[in-house]
Amino acid sequence: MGIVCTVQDVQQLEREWASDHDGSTWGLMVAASQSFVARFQADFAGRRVLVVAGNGNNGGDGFYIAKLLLEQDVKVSVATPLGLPPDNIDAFRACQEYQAAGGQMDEHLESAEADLLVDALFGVGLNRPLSGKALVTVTRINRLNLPVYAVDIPSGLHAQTGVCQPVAVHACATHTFIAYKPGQLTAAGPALCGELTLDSLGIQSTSSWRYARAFEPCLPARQGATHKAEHGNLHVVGGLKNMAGAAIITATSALNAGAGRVFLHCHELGHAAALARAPELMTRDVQRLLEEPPEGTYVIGPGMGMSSLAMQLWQVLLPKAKGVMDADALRLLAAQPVPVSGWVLTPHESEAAALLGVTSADIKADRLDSAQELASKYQTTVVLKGAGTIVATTEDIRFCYAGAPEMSTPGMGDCLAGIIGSLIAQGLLPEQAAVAGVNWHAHLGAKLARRQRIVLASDIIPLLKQIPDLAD
Ligand SMILES: NC(=O)C1=CN([C@@H]2O[C@H](COP(=O)(O)OP(=O)(O)OC[C@H]3O[C@@H](n4cnc5c(N)ncnc54)[C@H](OP(=O)(O)O)[C@@H]3O)[C@@H](O)[C@H]2O)[C@@H](O)CC1
Ligand SMILES: Nc1ncnc2c1ncn2[C@@H]1O[C@H](COP(=O)(O)OP(=O)(O)O)[C@@H](O)[C@H]1O
Ligand SMILES: [K+]
Repeated sequence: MGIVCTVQDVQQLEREWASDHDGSTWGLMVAASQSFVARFQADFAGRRVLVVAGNGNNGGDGFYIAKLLLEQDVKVSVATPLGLPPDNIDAFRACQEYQAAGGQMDEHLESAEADLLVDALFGVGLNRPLSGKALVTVTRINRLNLPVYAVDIPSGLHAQTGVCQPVAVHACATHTFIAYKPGQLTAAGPALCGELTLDSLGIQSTSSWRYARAFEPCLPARQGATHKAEHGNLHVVGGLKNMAGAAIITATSALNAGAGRVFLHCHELGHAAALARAPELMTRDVQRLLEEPPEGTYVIGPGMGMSSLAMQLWQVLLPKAKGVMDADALRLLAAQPVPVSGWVLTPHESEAAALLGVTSADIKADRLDSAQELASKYQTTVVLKGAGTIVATTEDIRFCYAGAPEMSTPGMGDCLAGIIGSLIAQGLLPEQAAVAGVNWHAHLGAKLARRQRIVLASDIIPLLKQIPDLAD
């Protein structure tokens, strides 16, 4: 599990480090550069490396990396399209040391013949949208079509929000320092960072936010003299008129994810289709739920619509049950916002916008802040779906380690809701179930995306029965 810090916290940690080291961060720049070179030693050996250095301390890392590569007889050149660093920052010394070691520099990127590029243009100091030379340089780096290794963060990516400013370098790998930054893990971050690694440089942070770099299964197992009754009852409520599919996906996902019994409370038109798909399901007339909802965990919302029946179901279940609220149940909640502690909310960006009374563009502009606001407003666990899914509680943040654009298909969210509901039914706490469910779903989706153009929920559902293959 890697630690994630806000950019402000990382900068504060740097200042604290400096105050313990004669007021200087030079030692950190040296350590960061050494770590970067060690990380990509095998990739750089025998290749011609072009370092693109900005005029801040990210550029300073770039100069020092270039110096270290020169010392290892790697063919290296440095491009300085934004000019040289001022003499009051560490980058100035790094630039001088590179030149003293015989290093060459050129303002123009295109002059150098290179096999790969080190992006040291901007790091966490990017503080406004790119324009002029900076904008042109990022666009040129991408047009060169070379493998790009980013120092700390791809230049142009906002380290806190993961939003491009308005363009960003597309890296094949990023090596970051001190802690992961939120912008690497959500929105455009995961796609632009490529393979992301961290070196804390020996600095300890007290942040409780976490990012798992691999799937860490904590899935309930069947063991010993057990019975299905010990693995929970899961009730899926949705699939009202003409929308059975969504609820069937949720119910079959929950069944394959291991819930002891799965009841599907949907319109009777959906019963035959559900049983044809999975005869292990138990179908129920949804109207009967209004009388006395049975005990168990609920997933409410997939294909439920916004009819008066949907509204009645939501109102009956809200105070009596616990579980997952997805899709239309979130729209109903948005219309009558109340704290719903004990329910996991699984909005995509448009549902999140409705829940906060803002626009989808507002959510996209700051997914982390939106997830935190949702958790605080509704006093519960929130899964903000989409590229770089975030699980937020009132205290903590977890970032999803996988996922793929090929998963942006209809029904994929219904599948996730079923998985999380199933894990809660089997005894996981809501937050644990949300984190495990999100990572499991994304792990399987990403695995399939390596050989499929499109990944459907129906492709993921059968894999839920298998023991997760961690080598994938
Ligand atoms: N300090 C440390 O302890 C350590 C730091 N380390 C490294 O330093 C990096 C942070 O360095 P940093 O803070 O100097 O910021 P950086 O990312 O180089 O950019 C700042 C420069 O860009 C400029 N600028 C900003 N936005 C702009 C825009 N849109 N368009 C154009 N210009 C823009 C801004 O100019 P100004 O705002 O002053 O006009 C300033 O000149 C960090 O990511 C890591 O790699 C490591 O060595 C570990 C120890
Ligand atoms: N670009 C992407 N990268 C990673 N995961 C994605 C991406 N697009 C969609 N997903 C995942 O696919 C699922 C889609 O959910 P949702 O939008 O609710 O679909 P639906 O409403 O059709 O069921 C979510 O879990 C989401 O995180
Ligand atoms: K960079």
